[in-house]
Amino acid sequence: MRARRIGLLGGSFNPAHGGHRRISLFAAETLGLDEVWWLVSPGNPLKPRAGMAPLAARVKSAIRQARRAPIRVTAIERELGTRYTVDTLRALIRRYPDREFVWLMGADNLAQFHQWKDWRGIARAMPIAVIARPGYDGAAFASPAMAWLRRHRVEAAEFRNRGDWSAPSLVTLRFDPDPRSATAIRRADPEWAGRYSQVPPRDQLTFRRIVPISRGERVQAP
Ligand SMILES: Nc1ncnc2c1ncn2[C@@H]1O[C@H](COP(=O)(O)OP(=O)(O)OP(=O)(O)O)[C@@H](O)[C@H]1O
Ligand SMILES: O=C(O)c1ccc[n+]([C@@H]2O[C@H](COP(=O)([O-])O)[C@@H](O)[C@H]2O)c1
Repeated sequence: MRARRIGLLGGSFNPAHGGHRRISLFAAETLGLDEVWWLVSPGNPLKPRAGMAPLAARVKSAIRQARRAPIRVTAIERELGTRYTVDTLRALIRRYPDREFVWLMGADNLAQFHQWKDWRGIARAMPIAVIARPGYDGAAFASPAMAWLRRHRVEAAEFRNRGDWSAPSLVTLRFDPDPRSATAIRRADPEWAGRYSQVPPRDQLTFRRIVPISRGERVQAP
């Protein structure tokens, strides 16, 4: 039987928005994923702490955006004590040896991927799929990381049909661009995080059960 295939979308989710949901569903369909896990980051090492809402509010916004979709929301980096993606991915591979993972990110992140800790180590740990994002595709394709990654490019259809996923592999996913961003939401609604201090009980329950999700798959998606 084929291993379950999981897409990992790490992010600040400050807050989560419909763009996250759409790119996740698109990647799941195009790459034949069983699930997408959203890794809500305790703190992106390259982003300032100022303006970053508390982790609980960001997780709750993610749970809301992920509802009724094959998306699991987790704050597993808090549990693992990892801050850098390379460390998180190695820990996940150790913890879930029976899964196959692909790292998902928008083109804005590929443009600055060469600034991440041991980015080649990330690319060797698992395949990467990059989703087009309005305004960033030019910079992503001209980026230092792309200069190294392009020799490992694989068409999405070929990648999907491969029996085993090997790394490094890079899949670039084009679809009609989604202009939504957390920056735009924060600008329009600076108080968004305050509303999540009064979330309905069901969401609070789900939030408390996030650690079990990451520990042992005992919890259904919200
Ligand atoms: N509209 C989008 N199109 C493609 N990728 C996206 C889009 N929105 C977010 N992403 C990707 O989702 C991941 C998490 O994004 P993040 O939580 O930082 O949201 P964001 O909208 O980029 O936030 P901000 O505007 O605060 O930088 C990143 O890999 C990012 O590139
Ligand atoms: O490991 C790094 O050096 C690194 C540097 C920048 C960003 N990241 C990760 O990239 C993901 C996307 O972050 P963000 O803030 O753009 O949503 C998130 O999981 C971050 O932890 C990781």
